[in-house]
Amino acid sequence: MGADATTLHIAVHALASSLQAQVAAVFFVSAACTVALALLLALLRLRPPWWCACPVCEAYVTASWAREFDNLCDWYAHLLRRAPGRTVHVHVLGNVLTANPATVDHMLRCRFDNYPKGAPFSAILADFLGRGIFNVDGDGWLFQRKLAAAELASPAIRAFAANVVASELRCRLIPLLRSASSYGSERLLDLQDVFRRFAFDCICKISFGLDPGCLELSLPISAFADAFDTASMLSARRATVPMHVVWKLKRLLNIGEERELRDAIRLVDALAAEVIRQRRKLGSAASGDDLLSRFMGSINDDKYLRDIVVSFMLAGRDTVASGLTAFFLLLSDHPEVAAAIRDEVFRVAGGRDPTAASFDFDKLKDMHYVHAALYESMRLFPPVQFDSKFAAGEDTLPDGTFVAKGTRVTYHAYAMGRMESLWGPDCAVFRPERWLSGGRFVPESPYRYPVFQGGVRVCIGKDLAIMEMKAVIVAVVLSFDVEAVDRSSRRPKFAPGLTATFAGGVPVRVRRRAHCAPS
Ligand code: HEM
Repeated sequence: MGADATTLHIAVHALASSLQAQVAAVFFVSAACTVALALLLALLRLRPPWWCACPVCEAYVTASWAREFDNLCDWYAHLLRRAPGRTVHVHVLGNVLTANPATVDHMLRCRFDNYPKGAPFSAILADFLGRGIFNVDGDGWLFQRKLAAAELASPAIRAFAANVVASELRCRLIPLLRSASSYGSERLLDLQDVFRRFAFDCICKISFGLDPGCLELSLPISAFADAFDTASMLSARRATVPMHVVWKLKRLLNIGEERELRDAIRLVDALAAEVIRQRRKLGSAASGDDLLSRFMGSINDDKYLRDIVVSFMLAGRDTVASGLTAFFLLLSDHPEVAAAIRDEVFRVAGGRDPTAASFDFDKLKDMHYVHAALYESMRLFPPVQFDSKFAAGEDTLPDGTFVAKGTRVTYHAYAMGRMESLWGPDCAVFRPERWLSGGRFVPESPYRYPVFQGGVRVCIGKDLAIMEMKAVIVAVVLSFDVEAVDRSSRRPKFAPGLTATFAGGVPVRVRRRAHCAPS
């Protein structure tokens, strides 16, 4: 090693050591301050302002709820069922949870202006989502909402999305299931993983016009999908850290998960920037019906374009995968529902083969039973289990609960789907017929069933999501029997994240049906 290189090596080493020393010092000082504060408060027999000894807060802080319940959402559902106004205040979290339709209507529609997403939520997702629709309030949100709602309602985008889903089904999902079934009963598939890959391919093509090919038979996972997963998982994990200053400090020092998050976001950014650059270079020759091409007509700022499209990918990927996974998990225990689906599909298809490439996606609209079965499964397993807003000013909820400025208010779709007071004594039973009247699907109020939210910020991808999920259900149920093999998946455990994910996946055995005919 030459003299210059040695000097450089020593300098780099010294710099690294000094950085490590600084990191250690910051942690030491913050730990010492916390201990000193706790001791001081104990000496003065004072409680910190966030402390609360009520039974709910105590059970939360000591995690004693976990002795009786598999998931936090199950415990919340239990508490909300028993609460007189169907509203519970978890003081230590500064969070008011509700399962009361009148309160949901109040926050999402009547007093929408008082319940924005708020700064605490935006801060958590800002690095990943930037100024995308999902993460902003006010004029920035309204501009994107108008633009996106118009695009998603346009016949061109709808037809494009239907083609994307049809081709992903025909060329990838069905061949993959066929291949899994041909190995006999030994070969298990993680259905959740398969649907995550399927939904990622679809939403990438719809949003960017880009095919990541996650569902190819060899099952490679693209670097982009991997980075996207890491970025959304680590962003969601920020919300689970009790003191936000912890992740903020880690981000400042670029260490641990925050460093991983930064690297993942860099990769997503690089790919998005490259796609946008290529598209700009090719000009009108490259414009298609994907969302990016459509938005490019109205927006010149490339970073803003990236934020908008990435928000769409986040909104439309895991939600669809989660909805489909839960659907087939329930169907595995309900062969009578699968049989009723087959009957309806053949009736609506009028004798034509519904699995054929030429199958008309418009026919999906006439499949009321399939629609009802999908809504019923999302009642029990909503892909977005809960959603929070932050009160801009003080307020009183319809059930009389006082809400101080800055309080987090959360509607709990998972708990609401399991309330006897809302769905009757058989609320725990998977029964698609509850959504039908005279054979037709009858929708519920979105404030009683806020699976797609409701009010001013209701999901704008709802129709697209339903088309995609119904198309998968029809194609898979006609050609295969899907059996969930793990008995414990009947009492699933959820992994923490922005959307409901089954911890450990959902292993299934797939059998090809002898012929695609009604049962
Ligand atoms: C089963 C599938 C889906 C479910 C259950 C679902 C549910 C939701 C929920 C609960 C929200 C409100 C989130 C919040 O404000 O924090 C939302 C918003 C949104 N969803 Fe969906 N979604 C689904 C699929 C999709 C798809 C496929 C797309 C896009 C193609 C999409 C695009 C959006 C967008 C852009 C928003 C933000 C709307 C706004 O803030 O004005 N969603 N969705």
